[in-house]
Amino acid sequence: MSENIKKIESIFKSHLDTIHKLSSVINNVNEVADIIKKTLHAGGKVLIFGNGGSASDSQHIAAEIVGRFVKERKGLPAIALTTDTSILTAVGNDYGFEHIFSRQVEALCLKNDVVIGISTSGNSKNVVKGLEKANALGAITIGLTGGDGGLIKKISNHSIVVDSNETARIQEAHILIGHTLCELIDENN
Ligand SMILES: O=C(CO)[C@@H](O)[C@H](O)[C@H](O)[C@H](O)COP(=O)(O)O
Ligand SMILES: [Zn+2]
Repeated sequence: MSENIKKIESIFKSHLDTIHKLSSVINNVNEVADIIKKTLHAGGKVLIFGNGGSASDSQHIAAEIVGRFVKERKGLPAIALTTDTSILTAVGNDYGFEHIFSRQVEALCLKNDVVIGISTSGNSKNVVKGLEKANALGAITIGLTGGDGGLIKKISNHSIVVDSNETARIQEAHILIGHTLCELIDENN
């Protein structure tokens, strides 16, 4: 067997192992889905953010809430705080990169909103600060993390921690969790 084939098998196996371990977070996913559904029913919105692949995940999940996942339903309010390059560069340039999400939370978050921070390490400063600002404003905070959950697990009202230390595997589990949340949100709207 070539080295590449072995490598591919090992990556696939590590992905499947990570996905299997998600059985330990089923209750957390259910709880978070309920919180998001209640928030949307009550007229609140979802704010969501992260860096790199987690920025993409934020946009992907927001798109599915505003558009639709599978079921035909009305559009629901969700904003990824990772998309406006004018805001990201102005706030990053004037205040510092660690403030790019917290400033937008300050500007957009109401106390009946849900704020989701995605970070595989659980420790990215800009995500931590965004969630801290949301806590200060009285919103419900949710951390979607990996490893030991990091600081984000400690400061969030609710968290879902993927049991892996590999960034890519954690991200793959995050988007499965994101899709699961979207399917549950679809059902009740
Ligand atoms: O997509 C990947 C790796 O798969 C990268 O872009 C990754 O998201 C970036 O390195 C992030 O800055 C990592 O941040 P975090 O997940 O620790 O918060
Ligand atoms: Zn990636």
